[in-house]
Amino acid sequence: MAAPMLRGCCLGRCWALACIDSSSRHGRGAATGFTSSGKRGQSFVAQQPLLTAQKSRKGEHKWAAVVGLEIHAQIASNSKLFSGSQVHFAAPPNSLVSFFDASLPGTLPVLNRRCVEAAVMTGLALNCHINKKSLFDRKHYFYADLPAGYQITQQRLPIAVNGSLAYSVCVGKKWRQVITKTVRIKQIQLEQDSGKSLHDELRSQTLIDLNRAGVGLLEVVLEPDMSCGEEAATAVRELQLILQALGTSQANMAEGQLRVDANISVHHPGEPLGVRTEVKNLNSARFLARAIDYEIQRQINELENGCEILNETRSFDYKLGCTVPMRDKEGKQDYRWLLLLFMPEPNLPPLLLYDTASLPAGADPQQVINIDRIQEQLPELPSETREKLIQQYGILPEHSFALLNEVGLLEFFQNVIKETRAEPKKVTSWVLNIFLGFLKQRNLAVNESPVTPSVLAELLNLLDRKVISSAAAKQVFEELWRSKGKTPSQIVSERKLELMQDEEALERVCHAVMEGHPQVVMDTKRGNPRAINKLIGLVRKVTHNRADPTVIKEILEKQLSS
Ligand SMILES: Nc1ncnc2c1ncn2[C@@H]1O[C@H](COP(=O)(O)OP(=O)(O)OP(=O)(O)O)[C@@H](O)[C@H]1O
Ligand SMILES: [Mg+2]
Ligand SMILES: [Mg+2]
Repeated sequence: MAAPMLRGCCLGRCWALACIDSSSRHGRGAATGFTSSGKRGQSFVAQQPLLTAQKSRKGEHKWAAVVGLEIHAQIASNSKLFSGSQVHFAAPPNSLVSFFDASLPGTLPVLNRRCVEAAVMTGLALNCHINKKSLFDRKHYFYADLPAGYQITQQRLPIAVNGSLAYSVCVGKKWRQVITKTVRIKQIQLEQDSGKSLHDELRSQTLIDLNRAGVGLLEVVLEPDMSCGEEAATAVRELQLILQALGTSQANMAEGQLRVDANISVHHPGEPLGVRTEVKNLNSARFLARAIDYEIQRQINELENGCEILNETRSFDYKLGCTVPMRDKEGKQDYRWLLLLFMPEPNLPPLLLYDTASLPAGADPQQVINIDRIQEQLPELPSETREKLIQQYGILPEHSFALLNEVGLLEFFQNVIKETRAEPKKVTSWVLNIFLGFLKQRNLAVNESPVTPSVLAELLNLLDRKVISSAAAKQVFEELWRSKGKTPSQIVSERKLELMQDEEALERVCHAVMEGHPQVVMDTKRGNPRAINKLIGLVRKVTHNRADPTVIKEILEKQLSS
């Protein structure tokens, strides 16, 4: 059997870290937030401890929720899966369409090597077994944005199977404890994306844009191992980070490069799994979590009211916060015509991959793909990066998550570390609390910040050398934000923020403060622990934050005991 011709293409550059939507981190359990017809709070979902589950009352059934995801990731490639058309987000409609993408008779698919390599790399990173032989199939359905009347996918023998995805959830007091969970990966298949239907409500017409038709997708099918929206959203975020670290997908959910179908069912523990519904096309982690939790509760209420769950596809109405049955082509999941639905793709021979041991002698490296070579090129994965950060800098696990969760933040942090003598923990606290706080307040990305890593490093050096107090450092940081181009040292000298080095002068200030506040001095002498802090605060105020609190304390204690 001959391997299909491979069309070479350069790798897309996409090394940015994911911008993670953390708003569902504190997502509530499936038992809350239900808004449809059923009565609220009558039944209970057997859930992971991280979720707020209501306690079951005597005589009531417990429900277990089951969630399985199908995740579609657009492959980062310059051209489409089977044609040479370019891939660009937001290009003018129908400007990136080849004859093959428009299904003109006589056109044939030519497999894009880059897409195959991306699938193998993703499979290896997700601990999958890579099938050395995989097959392409046609999946038939009729819809205006699918000109061929079928999608080329891998139904019978996909490129990668039996993997796993580990993801971590933060639990406990202040989310300090990190628990790692694993979801099994059933398969990863290569397939084509469809075109887009653009509905023009004004003129009551639907227009078709085929720019997306034929773009390479990786469908990652997860086993039904999860049990709530929070878990699903966290697993998807981890996958997003992995794809971005690999460079196999930009995985930007807002741009539709990562879309999730959530399959949901409920059952009584110990009994067979329930009938699933499928909520299609979720493109935000927050909506994914909300849709799943809503759907779990809807199903429980339906069943408790004596109704049946239909094996149907639904969509999430994010404005109303509920799922509704779909009315279009996806609405019917009635595969009575299963045999007609799929057939082998006659124009694509089996896809054959090799490892170093099985590589035919004298094979043209442009025409074969060596799995071992790809394995060697696997970059560091997010879980490894986090582990390294914890080991290298002694930072807390949740801080390692936070550093990876914002695009460009890890790089920023590492550049600051390179240029400062301040402790890594100090740098972490400044980057995560102060720097990130400023960015969020102003709705800016890391690369839009007027404060560069070198500038922050210089500021932290001033703090480390005790040239300024931490309160003054915060003032300088605010000023840096306003006056781009100024250095921390300039601001410090302009505003006279240097710490007082003249100990005698400081002694005089401490003495004056004590004289002016005899009651506080009395309280301190009687052993009131708060009173000394009050005195320190007063001295700091008088010195406009220019005195080192530790030195003030030493002087005060000396004067109090004399
Ligand atoms: N009882 C169940 N409850 C929840 N999820 C389930 C259940 N049974 C299967 N699943 C999940 O449903 C998904 C099935 O995906 P798969 O791609 O195999 O089939 P499909 O949804 O029928 O096909 P299509 O790709 O056309 O949507 C998997 O993610 C799986 O984990
Ligand atoms: Mg599927
Ligand atoms: Mg499905």
